[in-house]
Amino acid sequence: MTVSKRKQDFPILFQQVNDEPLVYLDNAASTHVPTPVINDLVTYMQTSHANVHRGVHTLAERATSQYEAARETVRTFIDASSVKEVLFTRGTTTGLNWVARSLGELVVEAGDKIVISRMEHHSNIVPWQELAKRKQAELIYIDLTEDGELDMADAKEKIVSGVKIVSIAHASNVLGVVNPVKDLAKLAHEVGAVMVVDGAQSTPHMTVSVQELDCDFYAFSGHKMCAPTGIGVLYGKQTWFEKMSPIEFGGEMINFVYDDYSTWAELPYKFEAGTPNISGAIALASAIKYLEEIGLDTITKHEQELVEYVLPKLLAIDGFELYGPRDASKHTGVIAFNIKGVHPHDLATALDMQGVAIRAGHHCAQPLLRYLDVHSTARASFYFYNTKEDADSLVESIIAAKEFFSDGFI
Ligand SMILES: Cc1ncc(COP(=O)(O)O)c(CNc2co[nH]c2=O)c1O
Repeated sequence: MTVSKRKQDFPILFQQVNDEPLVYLDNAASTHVPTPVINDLVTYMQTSHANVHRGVHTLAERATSQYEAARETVRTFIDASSVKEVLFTRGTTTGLNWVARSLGELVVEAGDKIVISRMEHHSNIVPWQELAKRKQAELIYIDLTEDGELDMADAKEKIVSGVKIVSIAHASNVLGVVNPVKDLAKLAHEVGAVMVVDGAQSTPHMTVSVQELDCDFYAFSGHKMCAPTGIGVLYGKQTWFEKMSPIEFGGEMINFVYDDYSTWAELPYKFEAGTPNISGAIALASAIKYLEEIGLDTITKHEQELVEYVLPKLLAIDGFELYGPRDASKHTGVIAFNIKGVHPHDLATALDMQGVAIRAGHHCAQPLLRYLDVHSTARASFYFYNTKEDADSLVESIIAAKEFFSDGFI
């Protein structure tokens, strides 16, 4: 089945919005869940649901084996060496917070440095701000080039002795750009620092091998890759997870509880306190299988072709301002832009009136927008189920909105 034929698996996309066919271009915020994944979730809930790990009855055994099979599916998807390195979380934000709290306590001392970049999402900024405050450490930002790419020369100058953690997005949810995290991991390890990767915008769009990247931690979210909200993954090298203390405490994560102290369960359960999101994990595994059936490289190619197709048409619009690279080969299908004289919220509202769903605002990247000297932007973000017709609708609706606002609209 061709990539865009996959759209048939998403009934939600075949609806009218404001009497116009929906054109959904907000995939960097959340993607949609295909029918096969919904069916797998329903089947689990209707045939196998029970609490995991401790029950001895048949349903508990069945739920446990499906939950742990989901973990194995995640392991192979990101090419981790062991399921002990795969934690289920609520999403990227939770994973990055766990690393900042637990690894931060372990490796960061007063006067140390933590390095992030100017293009990070708030979830890969604020946990590090809080760690730096707690530990009297310094938070340092790698600058960007004129094209909105990470400035690797600046990275080499800033990732030096005294840096303990480097945490960078594999791809930006605003600029779309893919960062050379393998090279950054090498720089980090050369100075004895730990490499953390925010994989929220990359994992849905490209093949990821955490072993090839040689990163120490990698976090991502299911809702950005055809799974429901509330489920995500934190990958960590086993050597680090063995050293790190749990962040949440209670059931599931203990071995023995005495009056005054407790002992912890083995990995990965040491970090999974309480009843996990069992159905979410099973749905995430189903989404991974769905994406693997299409092929992540096919998805990357399809999105880059869409960007190559639509960017020249957008850049030809008078007053169109692009933030991020023009080179589609460095893209994960995210286009942040403004139309001179039209507030992005007005633009997004006008596009919604034409059935086109885009995002407007700061995209949880206020430091990036300040760095770009812009208050807010519009953002169109593609996924494999978008088509060239969707891209044409984007262009046509922007032109119509521009005319509407420039014809003396009060
Ligand atoms: C690069 C990046 N990092 C972290 C997150 C946080 O993921 P969460 O924990 O699942 O929320 C997001 C979500 N990005 C967006 C969520 O809504 N609009 C967005 O651009 C993201 O794109």
